[in-house]
Amino acid sequence: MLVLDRLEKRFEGKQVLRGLTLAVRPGELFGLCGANGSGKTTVMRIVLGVTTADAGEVRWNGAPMDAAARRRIGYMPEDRGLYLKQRPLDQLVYFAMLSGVPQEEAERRAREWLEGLEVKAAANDKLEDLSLGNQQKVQLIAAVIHDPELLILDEPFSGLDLHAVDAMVEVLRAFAAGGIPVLFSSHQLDLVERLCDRVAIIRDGAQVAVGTVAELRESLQQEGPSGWTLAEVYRELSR
Ligand SMILES: Nc1ncnc2c1ncn2[C@@H]1O[C@H](COP(=O)(O)OP(=O)(O)OP(=O)(O)O)[C@@H](O)[C@H]1O
Repeated sequence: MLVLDRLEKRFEGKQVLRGLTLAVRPGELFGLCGANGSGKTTVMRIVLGVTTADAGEVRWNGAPMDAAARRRIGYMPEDRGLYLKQRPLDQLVYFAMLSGVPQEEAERRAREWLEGLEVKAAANDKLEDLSLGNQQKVQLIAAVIHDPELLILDEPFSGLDLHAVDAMVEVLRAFAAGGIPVLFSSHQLDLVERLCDRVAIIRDGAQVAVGTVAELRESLQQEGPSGWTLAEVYRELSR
């Protein structure tokens, strides 16, 4: 289980996280929702160890998150991070090997993933020659090729068509079904509602609400919200 315990973060005098606390359980698809600048990426970067919290703690399976545990995380950053000028296969093999997968196995996995996700690319295509959807699939493969124990994805669905969204959803569901906690952020609340077991809504770096979509609806304690979509609940809760 991933636990974020009372995280605080300040950038240049500006308080970005204010005691943010949440837990992502094994096998759970957990959606992080919040307006631009509410702190979602900062939370992920703290879990990854890219930036440090001023206070609070990240725990993984009961112990403080350390470098060894971080190597077992699969991360898809918002700015993606693969090289546009290189061939997808080469990059995937490279990333897998960085995480300790032997070369032959890395090549086998990379080919299998590319085929499985139907990434259409000619042998010498660079990443930039692929459609946006196919590029994003390659980014996803880079995050999962080392068989992570925890998956963290920053806006994995942005810019994707329905077909690519479905492919992405299928992969995330398969990891969750295997007991992996999956934490992702998204502004696409219809997708979050369709996909997530639980959702956290954050505003100004603090948690406003957490639970299943049904629980969030109930928390409004108003007449008639039973048919509300997550988008409607979100609007109400983040006022
Ligand atoms: N390295 C940094 N230096 C200074 N300020 C930063 C830094 N990283 C983030 N911030 C600020 O922290 C706040 C939260 O940013 P963050 O990227 O975590 O939000 P977000 O919820 O992921 O937003 P978005 O939905 O736009 O991706 C913003 O005001 C941002 O400008």
